[in-house]
Amino acid sequence: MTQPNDLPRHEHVSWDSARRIAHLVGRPQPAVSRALADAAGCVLASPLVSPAAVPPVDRSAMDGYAVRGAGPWHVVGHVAVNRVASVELADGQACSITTGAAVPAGATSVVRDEDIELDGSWVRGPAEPGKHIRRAGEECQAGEVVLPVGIVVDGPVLGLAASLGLNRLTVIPQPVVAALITGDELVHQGASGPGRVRDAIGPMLPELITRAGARLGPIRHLPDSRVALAEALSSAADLILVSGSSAGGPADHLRAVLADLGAELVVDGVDCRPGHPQALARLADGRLVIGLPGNPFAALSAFLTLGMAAISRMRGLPLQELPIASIAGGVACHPHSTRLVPVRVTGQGAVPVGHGGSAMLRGAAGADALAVVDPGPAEAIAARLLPLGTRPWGG
Ligand SMILES: Nc1nc2c(c(=O)[nH]1)N[C@H]1C(S)=C(S)[C@@H](COP(=O)(O)OP(=O)(O)OC[C@H]3O[C@@H](n4cnc5c(N)ncnc54)[C@H](O)[C@@H]3O)O[C@H]1N2
Ligand code: MOO
Repeated sequence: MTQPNDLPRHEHVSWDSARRIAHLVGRPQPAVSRALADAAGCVLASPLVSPAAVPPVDRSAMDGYAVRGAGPWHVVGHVAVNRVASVELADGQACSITTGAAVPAGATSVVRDEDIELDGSWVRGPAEPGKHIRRAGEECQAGEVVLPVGIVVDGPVLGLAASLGLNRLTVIPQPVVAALITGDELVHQGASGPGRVRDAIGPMLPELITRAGARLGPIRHLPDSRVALAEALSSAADLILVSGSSAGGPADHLRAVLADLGAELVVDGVDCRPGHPQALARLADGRLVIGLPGNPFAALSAFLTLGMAAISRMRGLPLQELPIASIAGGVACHPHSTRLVPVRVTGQGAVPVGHGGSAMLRGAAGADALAVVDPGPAEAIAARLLPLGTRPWGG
């Protein structure tokens, strides 16, 4: 088998090393300029700098009256949010005004409608200098950095960018992640039976890939064929996940194909349960390949280990730090492997939910997180948590 050329090959590394190596090997995409509508999920590659003061003028924070001085005030006009006041207020004058409208020159405060007493064209009410006026530049000044590099562009970031007057952002684009699901035994409709196994990994991966912040490439189903796998690895994707070909059985061609292609096998097995046959390789053109074990929970564990770490780096993000929680009742350690154990996160700590065998997804599907149980001689009473799914913890 071809050995890696410029990278050391890591055989059966620890779970933590595997994540760190995958994060190191991922290459952030080159920064690009994107229209706001196409930038969600990307990561800021330049700080977000406001080109102008926001708000650009003093604005009313309430529907009411812009007034000058102490009341009563004579109402001399109206200013709506889509209009510019033509009057300048003199002492004792007011203008009715809507929320967000530019306050007329000379105004010293705004009095809310509900605090106003109306008397023909006169109004009176409690005026406090500066009250209910959003000052020009109170959110930011022209040229001010409002967000640093490395922020994920989400809804609020896009809204903020628009409110600063920006049309485009400089971002690291999302990597494209594709998947090849291998296995002659796999079927895609109906139940498993003798000689047939319902594909659980193909349906699982798209949501995991998009939640990891990558763009979903094609998910293809392949027979257990060395030629088909070699051909399919030419897919246009930054990272290709290959399931069901990671062990050393007669139908497991991934390592042989990677060797044929002159790929660098960077991680060759990880000391974790489940998911120990997972692998990470770099193709000659820099694209990454991750071998996900065929057992579905093992595939999920591998995606959350090597896959998440590589995708984070490709997006320009740091390796996620994992929170620590106590484990209700403790959980048995494996003597030399990290265990990944499905848990619900409750007020009493993380509670193992069972059904965490490598071929079953029942535990993970009902869990909030996987407890990362470090190897040891006895029981762990605390563990780091790898978040799973979108359910809020403690819900
Ligand atoms: N002699 C050894 N045999 C195995 C070892 C080992 O170390 N020595 N490791 C076992 C472990 S652990 C795992 S995990 C699997 C990994 O095998 P592969 O990645 O090569 O996958 P397969 O052998 O094709 O499949 C394993 C198992 O998973 C089922 N499978 C595969 N793909 C899917 C899918 N898309 N959806 C649902 N189920 C799937 C497949 O039918 C097999 O039952 O190797 C062990 N063996
Ligand atoms: O480690 Mo396998 O990956 O347990 O099922």
